[in-house]
Amino acid sequence: MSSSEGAKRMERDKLERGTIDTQLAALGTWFLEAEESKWIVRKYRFATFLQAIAFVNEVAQLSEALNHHPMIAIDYKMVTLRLTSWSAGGLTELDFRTAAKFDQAYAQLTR
Ligand SMILES: C[C@H](O)[C@H](O)[C@H]1CNC2=NC(N)=NC(=O)C2=N1
Repeated sequence: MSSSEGAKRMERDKLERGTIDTQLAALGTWFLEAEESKWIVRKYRFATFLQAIAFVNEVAQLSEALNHHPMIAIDYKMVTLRLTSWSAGGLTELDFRTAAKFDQAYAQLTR
């Protein structure tokens, strides 16, 4: 197995609660949805509805590129994203890498 295949497998391994808490602290923007440690969630606020929709389109592109897809709720000018790895039955490194990408996209669209 190549080292990149090895890294991919690890990235999709289910994380322990301690690692999840460390990753959440590193992001500083996402929260555990419930105590089961299965979903992380973030609400993004925008100045306009169309800005929110532009963000959702960017999230769609990033998700396809990463082959990792969030649950998306659009509530007028607020977008809620939820991430988990259903294949692993919990949260993985990939969820946190994806969350960081979404945060970057938000920072770019709102700066
Ligand atoms: C076959 C394909 O790789 C899987 O269905 C992918 C697609 N996108 C995904 N997205 C998320 N969030 N979790 C997954 O487990 C997942 N699995």
